[in-house]
Amino acid sequence: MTTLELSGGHVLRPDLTVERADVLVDQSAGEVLEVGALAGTGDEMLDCSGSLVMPGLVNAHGHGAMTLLRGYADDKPLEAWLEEDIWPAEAELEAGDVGAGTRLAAVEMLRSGTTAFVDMYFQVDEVVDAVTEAGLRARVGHGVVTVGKDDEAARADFEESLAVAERHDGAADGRVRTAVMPHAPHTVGTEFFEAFVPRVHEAGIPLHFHLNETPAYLDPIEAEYGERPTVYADDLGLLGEDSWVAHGVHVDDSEIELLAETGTSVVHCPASNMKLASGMAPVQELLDAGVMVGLGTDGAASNNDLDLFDEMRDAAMVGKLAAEDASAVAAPDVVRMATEGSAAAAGLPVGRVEAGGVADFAVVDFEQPHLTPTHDFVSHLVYAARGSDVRHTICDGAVLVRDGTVTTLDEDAVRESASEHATALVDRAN
Ligand SMILES: N[C@@H](CCSC[C@H]1O[C@@H](n2cnc3c(=O)[nH]cnc32)[C@H](O)[C@@H]1O)C(=O)O
Ligand SMILES: [Zn+2]
Repeated sequence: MTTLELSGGHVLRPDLTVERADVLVDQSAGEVLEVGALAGTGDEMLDCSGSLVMPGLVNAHGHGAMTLLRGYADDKPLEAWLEEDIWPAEAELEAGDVGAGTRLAAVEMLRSGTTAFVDMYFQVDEVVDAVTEAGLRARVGHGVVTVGKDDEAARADFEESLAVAERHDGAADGRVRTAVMPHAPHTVGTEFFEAFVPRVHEAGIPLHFHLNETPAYLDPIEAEYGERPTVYADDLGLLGEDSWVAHGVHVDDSEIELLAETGTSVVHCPASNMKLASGMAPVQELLDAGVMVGLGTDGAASNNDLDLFDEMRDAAMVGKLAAEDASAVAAPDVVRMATEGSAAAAGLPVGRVEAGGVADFAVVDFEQPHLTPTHDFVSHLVYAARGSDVRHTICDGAVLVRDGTVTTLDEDAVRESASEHATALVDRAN
């Protein structure tokens, strides 16, 4: 057994209190052995003085390789943005592009303290390779869209999602888990849900999809079935403890109730919702109803970064606006969303720094002008800290960022390759 000691820092405990403590990790098991006063007992030492050791952040909804389309099409609502810009560009995506874009996403997430993420995209073999190389943890899936496809192509897309989920679950020493990811209730035909969802359940695979992101998600389902999309999704077997949805912006009281009853988690993506003017999710109402709420960036083309510190601040701000109440979506609730909430939504065993827990951490440097004085660590994490304050990132007991530098991937090479792939992709699309 090789041990790693995170020494000299403060630690954010699961009850969100902060204490002066060291953390001892069994690197081979990727597990925390002890949190307390250790004084140099680790085989390897990582200096955390002046810093806070917190659970690694969990990005519970996104499309990693969309980093290639960052800044490609801005200032448009979701439907026009997808149909006029994003989908035509994605039609030209090749496997190598997805690998390059996901590596860039990995570097960006690691540098800003994210240790686990959820990815809904294409060419998932490439995504898995990038995750494996980066040392990250992820729940990945192939996104299914059947609108605009003939029956054969639609079925093939759903088959691919199932095959990918079965093929990759448990990869990278168990750091990679999978899900089947139909894009949304209105972009996948009813007959395909009916044919495939029972098979997904039989195989014991979780489900993840976009729900009620904009009013355009509601209209076609209300027109055809006379019910809200959440009810329609429940009829199709899409809700439950093993399901989590992204957005949940336009959900009425009965839908919130149904999400709570079925144990379906909601991943809030405030930056994407603001940028595309999709609306304000009723986050405080979801929390009050007992819905598990996580946090996600969505893709880098609708955010436009993958920094969960930004996302935490946005969640607090927009949550207050939505509730018209400054006490709504308070800092501790937001920190929980970005850690345990996201982890529970995505079914990953992370989100707490404790003995016996998984060794995934972000170490945040508090010796910064904008983090001075420190009346309250949790307040700073939400309202004042930035991803660039992350000093070290540790996943599964391995130090993936040390003093701001990624140890597993060559950052310059990753940036260069992503730029080349992005330029060639956009050339092909235009
Ligand atoms: N196999 C599918 C791929 C779906 S991947 C998931 C999709 O979600 C898209 N996407 C990204 N951000 C959002 C969002 O905010 N709402 C809805 N879709 C999004 C993304 O561009 C990608 O096309 C196909 O044949 O089209
Ligand atoms: Zn999305």
